[in-house]
Amino acid sequence: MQMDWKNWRHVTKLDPDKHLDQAIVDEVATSGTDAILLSGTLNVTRENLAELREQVQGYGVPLVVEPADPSGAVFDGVDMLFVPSVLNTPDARWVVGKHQQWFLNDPAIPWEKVVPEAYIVLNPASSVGRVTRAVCDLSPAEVAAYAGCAERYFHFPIVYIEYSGTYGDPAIVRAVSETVEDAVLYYGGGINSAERAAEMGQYADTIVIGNAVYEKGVDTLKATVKAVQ
Ligand SMILES: CC(C)=CCC/C(C)=C/CC/C(C)=C/CC/C(C)=C/COP(=O)(O)OP(=O)(O)O
Ligand SMILES: O=P(O)(O)OC[C@@H](O)CO
Ligand SMILES: [Mg+2]
Repeated sequence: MQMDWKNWRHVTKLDPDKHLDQAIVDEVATSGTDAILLSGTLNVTRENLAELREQVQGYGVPLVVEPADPSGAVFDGVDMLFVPSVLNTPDARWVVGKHQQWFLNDPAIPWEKVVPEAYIVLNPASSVGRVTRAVCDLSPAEVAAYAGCAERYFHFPIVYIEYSGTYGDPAIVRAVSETVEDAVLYYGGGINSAERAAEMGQYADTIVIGNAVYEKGVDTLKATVKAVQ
């Protein structure tokens, strides 16, 4: 079942490897965010993913799992799966290798629930940057070329500019927004204020807030929702 995910402006990314009290989860789920992404690079297990899913269920907010590995491709209790392919990595495992293994080993993937994401990872210090050894020192034009290729050649429905853990260069996100037409442009990384949400929300169709929920709290999250809704 694919809901109207293409119209989401604000998505909150919760890490199964980090705990939130139910009272906080309740405020996140009722913050006005358009969807909750259950996602992390390190230490995501079936148990902590199930625990987080239990916490966020029942609010009527769309739930999406974003796996870092085929073992994390768990559909039960969620609406959709957003699956990354990292384009700016020298290691083909993160582009298509893991995906081929997933297809090989899982005979019943509900493809109608799967949305592929063309990830361009631009923070070498993030877990995803380290794990994928992404090539991050790229000019706006070089990043935009990955994005244009993702849309025009590979036909990815989402292009995701990923600065996870640090605030990115608006000039790069603007260059990508001027290149991408039909794919939905996601931006995530270091958004911890209404100002930053508004700035990247000028260029990205959808902004993703993760660390700020844990580091600055739900009032900040709500300010980022108001800035783009
Ligand atoms: C084929 C299937 C089903 C899965 C593989 C999917 C791939 C190739 C994932 C590679 C990119 C990746 C590891 C994504 C995980 C989600 C993500 C980008 C998490 C970002 O959070 P962190 O990088 O952990 O942030 P911190 O550095 O703050 O922990
Ligand atoms: O945690 P932050 O820096 O908000 O980044 C959000 C998301 O892009 C991480 O995958
Ligand atoms: Mg992490």
